[in-house]
Amino acid sequence: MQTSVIPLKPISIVRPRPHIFPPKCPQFPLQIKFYKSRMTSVGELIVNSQMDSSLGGGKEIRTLIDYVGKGGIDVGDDLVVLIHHLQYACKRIASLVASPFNSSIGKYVGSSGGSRGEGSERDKPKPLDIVSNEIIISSLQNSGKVAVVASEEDDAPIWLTDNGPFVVVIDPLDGSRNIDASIPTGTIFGVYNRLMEADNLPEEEKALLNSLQSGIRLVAAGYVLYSSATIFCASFGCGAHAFTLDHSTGEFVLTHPSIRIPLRGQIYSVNDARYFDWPEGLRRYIDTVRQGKGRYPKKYSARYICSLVADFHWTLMYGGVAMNPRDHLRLVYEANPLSFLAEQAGGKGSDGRGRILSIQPVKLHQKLPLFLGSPEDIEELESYGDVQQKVNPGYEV
Ligand SMILES: O=P(O)(O)OC[C@H]1O[C@](O)(COP(=O)(O)O)[C@@H](O)[C@@H]1O
Repeated sequence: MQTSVIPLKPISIVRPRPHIFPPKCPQFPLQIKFYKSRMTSVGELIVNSQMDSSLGGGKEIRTLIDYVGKGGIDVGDDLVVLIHHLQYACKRIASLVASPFNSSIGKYVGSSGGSRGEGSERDKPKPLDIVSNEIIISSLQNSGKVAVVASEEDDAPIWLTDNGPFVVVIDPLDGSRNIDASIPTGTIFGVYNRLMEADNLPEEEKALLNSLQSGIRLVAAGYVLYSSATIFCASFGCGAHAFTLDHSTGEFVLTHPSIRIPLRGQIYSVNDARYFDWPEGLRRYIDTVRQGKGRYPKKYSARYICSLVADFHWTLMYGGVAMNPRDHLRLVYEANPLSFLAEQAGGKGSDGRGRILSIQPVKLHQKLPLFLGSPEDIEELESYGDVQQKVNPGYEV
């Protein structure tokens, strides 16, 4: 992969901005109407929407679009349009990854296409990565709301339209090398405001500058998990909420309002075949918690799917730590969006030393160690000091 590095001038345009957006956050549960279901007989699922009597009157939030719209947190028409197009693209990807014909896509795309050409065979994009990237970029372009999109699959950010108010960073299909085994995969995204102060710079320069905003400036971020259910989990600065695709209506319906990650979990998620490449601190941490000798006196269990969105989703639901201690995952379109979401759910995103969202990116495809999870687990892990894996030989599988 070529790296896109444009020397960044010391500029005043990257002003700190409050990361809570929009400023008014309704408390959940407030006026949520979410689906409750009952199975009446094998194969027959009746879905009723029932108003929780404690919620009082008011508008009903049932779907992702209800939530972001005027009856929900009202993120503004421009962002609603963007999200509408993004969710459409993700539904298309969901049906692609589940399609019996997805293995034939390689014939049309070419098995070595795409532009992250550097690195080992395992790092090369798969046909579905390329198709997913095209689906997302064309949807974002059609929205008319995106000035620039920076994707894992492209060497440099793509300038779409001058007056698009937003910048999108995206990993279109993470975990795609698991596809042939039908293991869960996911899309990760982050949305920033366009830096209007950079409008007069040359296109290539302003595209990169807009894409290299630090995570504290995110206005929205999330992931879409393609698994037994397709789940759109997102935050617009008002907590983290998950919406599950209802195939009967084609809508993402609110199923997990106001997700709170447990303060502490009992699970770690890591590729521990790398144990002998780990630094001393990380080995001690893992050895300690799996023997039940850490601050939480219970023996931890391990879970590792090797698909970032799935490993993170699991951790968000049950607590603990999901980690990749080597320089492998990308700051801009993987670590930042997931850290934003972790924080919005009461968790933490760390590089092993400090907060991910405070890091100023300097390269589009910048890699770093990533630790996401319950606040008490991340604090305990960081206390071991030496947890970043510096030995990174590259691995074949
Ligand atoms: O080989 P490792 O270090 O376990 O890395 C696994 C991670 O790599 C990923 O497959 C992402 O890699 P790519 O961004 O190169 O596709 C994640 O989904 C997963 O968490």
